[in-house]
Amino acid sequence: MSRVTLSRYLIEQTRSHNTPADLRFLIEVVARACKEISHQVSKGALGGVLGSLGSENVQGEVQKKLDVISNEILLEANEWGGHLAGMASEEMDNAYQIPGKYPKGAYLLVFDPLDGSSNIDVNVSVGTIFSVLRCPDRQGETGDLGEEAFLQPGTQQVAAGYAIYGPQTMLMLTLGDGVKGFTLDRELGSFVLTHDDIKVPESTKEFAINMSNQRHWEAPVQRYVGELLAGETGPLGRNYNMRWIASMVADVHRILTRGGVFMYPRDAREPEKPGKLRLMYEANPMSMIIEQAGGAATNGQQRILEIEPESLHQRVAVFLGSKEEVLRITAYHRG
Ligand SMILES: O=P(O)(O)OC[C@H]1O[C@](O)(COP(=O)(O)O)[C@@H](O)[C@@H]1O
Ligand SMILES: [Mg+2]
Ligand SMILES: [Mg+2]
Repeated sequence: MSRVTLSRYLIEQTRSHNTPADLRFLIEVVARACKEISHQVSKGALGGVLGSLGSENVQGEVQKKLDVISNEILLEANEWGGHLAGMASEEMDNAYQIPGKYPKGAYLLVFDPLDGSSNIDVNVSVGTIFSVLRCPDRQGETGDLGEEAFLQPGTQQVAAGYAIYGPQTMLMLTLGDGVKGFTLDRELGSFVLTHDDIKVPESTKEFAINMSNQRHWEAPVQRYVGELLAGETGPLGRNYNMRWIASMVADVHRILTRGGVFMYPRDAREPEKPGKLRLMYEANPMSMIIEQAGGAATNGQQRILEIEPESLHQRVAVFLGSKEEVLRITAYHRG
């Protein structure tokens, strides 16, 4: 059987689904950067890449060396491709405009360069999450590309994906027509299509939540998780299993592979923050992937993809995965 590489798949998409050539090149460049990040991550203590820097990002989180290295790899790889007008990242306070006359390229790239970075030093899976938006058409203007250009709801994403750096490095991708999974063949140096047409099972017996926050949750989440824990003695009438990797990439990857429900609710620790995860570069791309695989993603009240963003680093509550469970917890929120 001949192998379908990511490049071959993208060429096919250009031919048969009219995927624009510049979007194809953009995905290729992101994939190349992910290969480089995978290489850096795999060096671990041998490469001197573990541990923290003395710095914090815009959200006050301590930056790991690999957070910054991964951010630079993505910036450098994408800066000169000509397909992008700008980039925004978890690790940068402000949007980054590609130097030159605006608008340079047709797209905007938003990313979490290294997700789950608290897990790097303990050798647990981490990943890169990315989202591609169209740059609003402002032909002729030469002004700065501001944050507003990025503030588009997730329904406007033209592509989304993540790379997971685990026992295997994989790239999961959607161009809005289902989800494909590619595994990095290190001998070939290419991502090879290994998971065609990924589907999230509609029902599940597995949930993922950071239980240590239980006392801070709101009533609908208390009720729902209480019912899961009650198992066959409770109203749901069956036993559930729990997993929490604390890398969104790894938790979502498990759900794409065998189903499940992932939750990071808002809670009372910091009432002004509507959750921990970031809308633009965590929740939106993951929600597009999950929906494209037949699952659902809400903030408890509405589809995550329909939220109108107000700022680049905005946070959001996240419930995503197998449809039946996401709809149940959303119904509990709506009362
Ligand atoms: O520390 P907690 O509460 O378990 O949170 C884990 C969550 O935080 C994150 O690590 C945040 O991502 P970053 O590492 O990119 O900041 C998610 O990947 C994960 O789901
Ligand atoms: Mg993250
Ligand atoms: Mg991160």
